[in-house]
Amino acid sequence: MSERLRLGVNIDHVATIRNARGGDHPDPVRAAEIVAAVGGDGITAHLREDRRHIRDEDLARIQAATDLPLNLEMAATEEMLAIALRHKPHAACIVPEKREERTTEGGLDAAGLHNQLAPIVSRLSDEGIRVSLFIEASERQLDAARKLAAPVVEFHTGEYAHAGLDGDKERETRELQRIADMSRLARDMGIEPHAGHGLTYDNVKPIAAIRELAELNIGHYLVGEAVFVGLEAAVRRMRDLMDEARGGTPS
Ligand SMILES: CC(=O)[C@@H](O)[C@H](O)COP(=O)(O)O
Ligand SMILES: NCC(=O)COP(=O)(O)O
Repeated sequence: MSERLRLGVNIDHVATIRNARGGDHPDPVRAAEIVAAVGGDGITAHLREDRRHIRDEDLARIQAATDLPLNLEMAATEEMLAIALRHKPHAACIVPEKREERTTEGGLDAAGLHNQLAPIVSRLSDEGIRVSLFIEASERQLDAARKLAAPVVEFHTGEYAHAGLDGDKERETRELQRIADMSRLARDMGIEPHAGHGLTYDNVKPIAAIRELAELNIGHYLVGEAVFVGLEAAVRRMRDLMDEARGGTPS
């Protein structure tokens, strides 16, 4: 696997800060422009059903402001499907959503929700939108993604990240191994594996070293770091760490 590991930057939490005061500042569109200028490979934006960060009108503004591919994270609902079909992002990543959760706490149950997901995946695919499923790294979920003919899966790295924060080395190693094994299996199935959630400067390298992974989507930590060093520097540092993990491939 020799392809360059792409970095998609999730700009949701720029909008979280904006929305805290109800105005226009800081604008996630400006963040998208900075990501483009600094060599990011894509913009990820999650239009949550409760609109806690990204708003409907942000999507068109982001698409107009940069040529970077937009990865729209969305719940599997008719409302979100209609929005995706209207905006036609490069990719749509279907995520599980619970109204009261603090963040996306786990992967999508693609196996259990097959009948609900199948028409959504096919309508998005018919419009040329690359469908991704945000799943746990398990054989059952990968098999479900294959049955749904999803070309991409994104493995939820939250458990791996939490294990590291808890100082539980054994669990962290086990989670990492699971993501590595399932990335290989995904490639064997002809599915492109991505990963993301809870990734930081401290935990990104072992994930980035998994050569089957094609893309990482990282948001909350980068926006947090941007408060201290600026978004440009934060994205550059994450890019450098990813390149180092791949043996110093130039960015
Ligand atoms: C699906 C995912 O992991 C991200 O979109 C994340 O959900 C964004 O942040 P919040 O979970 O805080 O909305
Ligand atoms: N799909 C995961 C994602 O987009 C970013 O998650 P986080 O880095 O904000 O935790």
